[in-house]
Parts: sequence; C-alpha cells; structure tokens
Amino acid sequence: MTLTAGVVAVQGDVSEHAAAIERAADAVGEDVAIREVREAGLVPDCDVLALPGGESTTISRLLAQSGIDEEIREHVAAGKPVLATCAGLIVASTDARDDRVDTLDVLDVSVERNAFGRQKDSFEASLSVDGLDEPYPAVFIRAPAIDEVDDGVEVLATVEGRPVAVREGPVVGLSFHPELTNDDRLHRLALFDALAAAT
Ligand SMILES: NC(=O)CC[C@H](N)C(=O)O
Repeated sequence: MTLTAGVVAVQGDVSEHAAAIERAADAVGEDVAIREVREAGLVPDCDVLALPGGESTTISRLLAQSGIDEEIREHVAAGKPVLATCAGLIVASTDARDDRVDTLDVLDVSVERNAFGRQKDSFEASLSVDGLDEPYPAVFIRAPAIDEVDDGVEVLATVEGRPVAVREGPVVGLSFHPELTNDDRLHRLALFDALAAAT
C-alpha cells in the first residue's frame, strides 16, 4: 500500500522532516507520498503526520486560524500516528505554560519551553530511547522539557532526569530534532505505526 505522510508546514523545519520521511520510507521499503500541510482539507487523507520544530507560538496560532488544529485532533482520535518534535511537542501538549501557545491537547503532558538553560541552548546527546537497540544522536535546540506526565503517557527517554521523548497512544513527542540527523529510526517507527493503524 502507499502511505500518505503529512508534514504540517505552517512554519518550521518542514523540508528536513519531509527528507527524513523519504529516507525512512526507502529504508523500510514502503511507498510513501508526502504532503506539505499548509491549509485545512489535507490532514484527513494522511496516514501519519509530522509536526515540526520551529516557533510554537506561531505554529499554534496558524493552526488555529487555518482550522488544521481540529483536523489534527480528529486524526489522533482516529488512532493515526503523529511525530511531534520540539516546538511540535509544545503545540501537541496539554499545557505549554504560556498563554501565547494554544495547545492541541493531544498529548497529556505539560512542558517547559526553552528548559535546558542558556548555556545549553543547543546540545547533542547520545540518548537511550525505549524501542531502539542503539543510542540515538539527539540534537536539542532551545528545547522544551516535559514536566508533568499523565498516567497514560510512556516516557521513552530522559536527559538529566527529565523526560525528552514520550508516547501516548499514536502520538510520539520528542524534545529534540530527529529530522536534523541522518538517523531516521524514529521516522521509521512513525511509518510502522502508520502501517499498523492503516491495516
Ligand atoms: N527548535 C525548536 O523547535 C525550539 C522551540 C522553541 N523554543 C519554542 O518554544 O517554540
């Protein structure tokens, strides 16, 4: 079957996610059609969504204005996967502790924006991630930390004791940027989730 992957493209590092999905699709041998989602009407055709990093205040405003926000909620309610990274994680959460972010409430965590301190605004960590055999090279850029995690949320990885990768049902939230390395294992997992949800 051909999967349709949507990259939410209102703002942020969209082309990097699209390229990572392409690499992951090649690696797992699946046909994947990639759609950049800038307006309402496309999400219902998508089997899997990437919600990229960027600026969470801007992304959330544009999603609300366009009506894409409601479509993402329906996508999750239908059990279809979302890979939400960095600002995407902030937008997906239930509480960003910032009135300027209108959260999607599809991932039951609260987050702290820019949580890892000025001197560490950007850093790379070799991360043990549940579900991956080898450590993952994780790139953090003004990254959020995850503070409170609801019972239904599984913590997949931590830095300094703070969760940086979580899963709740079909939604995976990452504080870091898997699209900025050549390691496409996390995008592959999203495609496997999409295949499982579609069959
Ligand atoms: N690289 C990123 O996506 C950073 C997220 C940004 N600090 C925000 O709060 O929106």
